[in-house]
Amino acid sequence: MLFLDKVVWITGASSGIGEALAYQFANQGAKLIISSRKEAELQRVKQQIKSECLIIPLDITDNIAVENAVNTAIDHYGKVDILVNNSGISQRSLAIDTQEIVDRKIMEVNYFGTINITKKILPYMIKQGGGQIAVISSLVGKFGFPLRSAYAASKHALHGWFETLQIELKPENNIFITIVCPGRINTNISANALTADGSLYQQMDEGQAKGMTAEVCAQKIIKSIYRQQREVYIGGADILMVYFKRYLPSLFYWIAKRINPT
Ligand SMILES: NC(=O)c1ccc[n+]([C@@H]2O[C@H](COP(=O)([O-])OP(=O)(O)OC[C@H]3O[C@@H](n4cnc5c(N)ncnc54)[C@H](O)[C@@H]3O)[C@@H](O)[C@H]2O)c1
Repeated sequence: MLFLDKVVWITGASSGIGEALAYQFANQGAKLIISSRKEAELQRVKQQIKSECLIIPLDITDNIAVENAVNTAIDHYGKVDILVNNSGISQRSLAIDTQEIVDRKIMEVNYFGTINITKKILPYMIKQGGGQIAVISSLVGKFGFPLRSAYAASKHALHGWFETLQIELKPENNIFITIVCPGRINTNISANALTADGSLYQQMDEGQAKGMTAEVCAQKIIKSIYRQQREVYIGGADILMVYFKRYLPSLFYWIAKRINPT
């Protein structure tokens, strides 16, 4: 019971990693808030959770909806101990082909939506004397990757923002941030990804299908939050690319140009 009676709010909890996180936090004694745009899917998730679980349907890009959601969460539980910023959309299109509206949409969901909800919950965490914030970035938040230009940019942006926030927060705020960078995880992220014109890609990538299960990924995320790790990489050999980029950039570019991005 690592999170007994902790109030944990997971965005993007209607599928994939967010759904797996909801079950595992509940098993560890947490009281949940689960959000995403898909209320029926959130109901399905809630039915499988035995502990207290509040559904707050939310489009993370809707500023007023985010404000109302934070008020609803605080009215219901009086606090939020842990916010897990998991909502996100991916991309499958070349940078040169991608319409500007698609670049902006991906930034809206992955970056602006995430920082917006975080900024709205922070004053409550400061007032209550502490809290934790996890943000699900990606290994592609550490290096560029083909067909993911806007996605990689949005995840890189999260690192800049959350690292700065962690530095700005005072020790007495007692707020700890964990940035999680998964590699390929077997979820519907590729099917839900946007193509150059904004339509859905609607395909399960081969690489995605061979990825780690959402359940194992969620276990590792939960451990990293419990241990208050600042930045964590989750995956297989793909993690090596982080270190190649840092220490052997020529090798990184050589591999990245030859890698199958789907
Ligand atoms: N699957 C992977 O290989 C992988 C790798 C690295 C990082 N990630 C990240 O993990 C997170 C979860 O992705 P997943 O793999 O579970 O995919 P997924 O498509 O199953 O889940 C994405 C979730 O975000 C929600 N969402 C999308 N747009 C939203 C919006 N505007 N408002 C609110 N919710 C919204 C969806 O409803 C869904 O619940 C994402 O941030 C993704 O970038 C995934």
